[in-house]
Amino acid sequence: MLLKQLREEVLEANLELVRRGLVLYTFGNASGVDREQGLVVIKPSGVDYDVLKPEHMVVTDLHGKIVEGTLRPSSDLDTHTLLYREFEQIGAVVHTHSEFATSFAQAGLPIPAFGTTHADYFYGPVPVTAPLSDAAIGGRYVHETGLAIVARFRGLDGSSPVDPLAVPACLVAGHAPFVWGKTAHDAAHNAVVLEAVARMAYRTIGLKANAGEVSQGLLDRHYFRKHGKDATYGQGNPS
Ligand SMILES: O=C(CO)[C@@H](O)[C@H](O)COP(=O)(O)O
Repeated sequence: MLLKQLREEVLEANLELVRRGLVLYTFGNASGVDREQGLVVIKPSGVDYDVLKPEHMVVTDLHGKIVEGTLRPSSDLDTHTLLYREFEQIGAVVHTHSEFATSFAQAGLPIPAFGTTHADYFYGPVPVTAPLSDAAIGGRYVHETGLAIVARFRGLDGSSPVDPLAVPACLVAGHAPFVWGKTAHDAAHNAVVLEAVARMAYRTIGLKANAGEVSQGLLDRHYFRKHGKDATYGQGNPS
């Protein structure tokens, strides 16, 4: 069986989404990539999480061609593989329909960086794609989720570009969040935090419609204390 450890990590990420209440029934998926072999491991489509085992994971190449597995892969496979091809430093992708992040996506609104909880993980607002039918890339109008995410991060849809390593999540307008990380564990962790900051942002806006975003100084302090080569959080470099 190919990629035994990655299968286990991807299964564990899928199960973590359920444990944390981010996935109802089979709504959602997680995958991981082995960059050396150019292979992706992804959840099969529509299989009850109670019965999922590592051997049920589907292995594909970076263009979605099945290399190993008897079950049909997640219906979001094309989005995962496009993100791996376009964002070369990421190692895993997670998709959920978690309630608060999806509410922002359905409203077509980004999640503002209202406070330090957000700044600990996302270096700026979590962007939302253009409505899918309007997402432009390379001068063409496209309807596909992955292209809309890439268009948003590259600024091809008319918005400011975003660094996918500094903001490891995107809300797909009218759909739901896609989140990524260096490993399957990191991607699931980021999805859990995304849902928490979306819930806080929703309540912040409820308390104060014109709430201001965190200052650039606080954003820098909190983001860089946890990320990058000079991170000091936890048992990292001495501060
Ligand atoms: O976004 C969607 C459907 O809107 C998907 O996330 C499905 O809800 C899960 O699909 P599979 O991964 O089981 O194919």
